Amino acid sequence: MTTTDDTRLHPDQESDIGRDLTTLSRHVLSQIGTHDPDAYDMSALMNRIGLAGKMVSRRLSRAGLLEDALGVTGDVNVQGESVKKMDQYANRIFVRAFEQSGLVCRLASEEMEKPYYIPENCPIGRYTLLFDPIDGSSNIDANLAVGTIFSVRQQEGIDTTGDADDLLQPGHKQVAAGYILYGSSTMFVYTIGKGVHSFTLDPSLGEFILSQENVQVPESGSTYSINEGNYCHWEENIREYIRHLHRQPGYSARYSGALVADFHRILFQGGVFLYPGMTTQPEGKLRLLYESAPLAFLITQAGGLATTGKVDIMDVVPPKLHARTPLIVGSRKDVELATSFMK
Ligand SMILES: O=C(COP(=O)(O)O)[C@@H](O)[C@H](O)[C@H](O)COP(=O)(O)O
Ligand SMILES: [Mg+2]
Ligand SMILES: [Mg+2]
Repeated sequence: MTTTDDTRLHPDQESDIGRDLTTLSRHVLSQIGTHDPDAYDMSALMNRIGLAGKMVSRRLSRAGLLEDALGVTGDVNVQGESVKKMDQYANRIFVRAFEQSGLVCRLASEEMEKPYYIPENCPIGRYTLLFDPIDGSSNIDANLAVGTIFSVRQQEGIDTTGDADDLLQPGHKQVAAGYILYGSSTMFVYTIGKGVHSFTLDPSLGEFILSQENVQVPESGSTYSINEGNYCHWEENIREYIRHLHRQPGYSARYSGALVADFHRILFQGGVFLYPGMTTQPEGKLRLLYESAPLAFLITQAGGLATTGKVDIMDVVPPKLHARTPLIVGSRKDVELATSFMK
C-alpha cells in the first residue's frame, strides 16, 4: 500500500511560503519606524498612489481591446502638447483616488493648468501631490513602456490666492517622490528620504510586493540616453560631449522615448540620461516640479547625481508651476564627465 505525505507542498506553494511578502504600505510604515498618525498618513498616501497606478496598469494592459484607450482626445494641454486619452484617464484616476482619501489638499499635474483643490481635505490634508500622470505618452499607441512620476510636498502657509505659490521652492522640500513604470511588469519605486525601494506588481495578488530595498545606482555605467535627433539644436558643448562618448569603447546609446523607462534602466544598471537645453528651447523639455525634481530626489538617495549642467536639480527654484529645466541625471562619474564639458 502506498501512502501520501500530506505535509509535502507543490514547488509553487513552497516558493510562495518562502518569499518575502512585504507590501508597499507595510514597507512605508517600517521605513518611518513610528506608528503615529503621520506615518499612517504617508503609508496610506503611497498606497493610494499605488491604487491609481494599478488602475492605469490594468487599462494599459488591455488598451488595444478598449474603445477609448488609445489615440488623442483632440485637446491641447497647458504645455501645448496634444492630450492622449490615456493622459486624461490617468489624470482623472489620480484625482479620484485622492478625492475620497482625506490625505491630499491639492494635486498639480502636467495635464492641469492650475492645481486642483479638494477643499474638504484642506483642513486636515497637509500634502500636495505633484504628478505626471503618463510620462512618455507618445509610446502608448505603440505598446511601449510608459510611466507615472510623482512628488509629495507639504503645504506651507495658507495659500489664500489659490495659486499654490508655496510650491515654487527647491526639490529639497519634497517629502516623498517616485515613479510607476508600466513595462513588461509594473513597478513602483519610491523614496521618503530613507533610500530608494522598488516593488513589483503581482497581478494575481493585486499588490505591489517588495523586490529590491536600498537600490544604489552604480558609480558608472556604459549607457547614455539622449535624443540624438536633437543634435542640430544642441549647444556645441553637448555635441562635443556626445562625440567624445562615440569614441569611447563600450558605450551604448539607449533611448526609449519615456523618461521613466530610461531613468529606470540607469538607476538599476548605471549610466547617464540627458535632456539638455536647446538653441530653440534653452530650458529643454522636462518639467521641474513633477519630472526632474522627483527623479533628482530618487537618484541622490541612490548615490547618483542630477544637475542642469550648472546647478544641482535639487537646488533649482521654479519660477512657475510648469517650469522646465535641462536635466542630466545618473551615475556619479557619468554625470561628472558630462558636466565637465559644460564648464
Ligand atoms: O518629456 C517627456 C514626455 O513626457 P510626457 O509624455 O509629456 O509626460 C519624456 O518622457 C520624453 O518624452 C522623452 O524623454 C522623449 O522625449 P523626446 O526625445 O521625444 O523629446
Ligand atoms: Mg513626462
Ligand atoms: Mg505626461
